[in-house]
Amino acid sequence: MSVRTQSSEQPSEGPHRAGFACFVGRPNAGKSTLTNALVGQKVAITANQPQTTRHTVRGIVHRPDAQLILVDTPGLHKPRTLLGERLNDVVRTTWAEVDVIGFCLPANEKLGPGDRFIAKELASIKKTPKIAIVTKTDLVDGKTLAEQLIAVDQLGKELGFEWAEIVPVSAVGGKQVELLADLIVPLLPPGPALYPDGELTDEPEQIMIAELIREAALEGVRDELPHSIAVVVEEMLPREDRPADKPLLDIHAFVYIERPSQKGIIIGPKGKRLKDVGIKSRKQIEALLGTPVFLDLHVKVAKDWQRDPRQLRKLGF
Ligand SMILES: Nc1nc2c(ncn2[C@@H]2O[C@H](COP(=O)(O)OP(=O)(O)OP(=O)(O)O)[C@@H](O)[C@H]2O)c(=O)[nH]1
Repeated sequence: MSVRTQSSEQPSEGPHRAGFACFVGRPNAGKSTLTNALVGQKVAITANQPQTTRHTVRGIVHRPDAQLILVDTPGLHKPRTLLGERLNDVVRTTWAEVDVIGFCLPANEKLGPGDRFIAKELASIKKTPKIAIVTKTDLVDGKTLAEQLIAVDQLGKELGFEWAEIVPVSAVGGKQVELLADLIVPLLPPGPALYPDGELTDEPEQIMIAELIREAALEGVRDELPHSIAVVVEEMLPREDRPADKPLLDIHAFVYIERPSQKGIIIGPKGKRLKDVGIKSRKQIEALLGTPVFLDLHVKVAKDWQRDPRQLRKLGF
């Protein structure tokens, strides 16, 4: 496999292209590993500057001929709660807005109900090209792989659509990863790079998290504090020294109120209310991100923030 580096200046044919792709698939399908392999570096959650996209950027593939922005969606799941339904709506919106969807299916596991559930949803997104990516090919022999490729092709046919491509890859073995990028790029619209070299952001995720906290903080006190609460996520960092199978994400957020007198309402007797707000929003954030979270909430007074343009900008309005 030829190795392309960020600085390699290869002459390119056709227009420069730039666009968005997302990888979907059930848990453990190999989405993160593939993203890391494509981007060529370990992608960590970073607190960064606001960006124009509403989606969570997982990684950016910079090439001389194209910029491929890999965005993330919360996992699609059988909705049991209103939040679950809302999250599924977020997923569908993302699917309809990206330029390419990559559906990851592990080569070493037979197609199951989880895959079918996602594929059915994919079938309803007519316009976006869908690439089937059969992952972890290093774990199976040729016969098993061939059977899986046929099964995947069949799955599309059953649901009434054709895959734009069916690509077997091994992210761990570094097989066909670059080919995958080569196949995605022509499906992106022509245009200049959308992000500076090396840029990563998780801002949209932070906005969603802030919104979940604000909703929980407003519950029951809307009459007393109708528009006085703003929430800012200051930092999101994976806790260091955690075993790989027990990650923990530290989230530090500020709940801003306008006047010191409102502090008591938010915090409640002996801090109980704020604690409940933390527990409630943490559960929702964990559902959103699919990872355990330690949520640290602080209440701060930003005097008359609604009338102060500087404060408003800081608070994301
Ligand atoms: N052998 C092999 N293992 C792989 C490959 N890609 C991923 N894996 C392994 O499969 C497991 C799941 O991979 P992830 O990339 O975390 O899968 P994911 O789809 O992002 O999982 P979720 O975050 O749960 O949705 C990990 O243990 C990976 O090391 C591959 O190409 N070959």
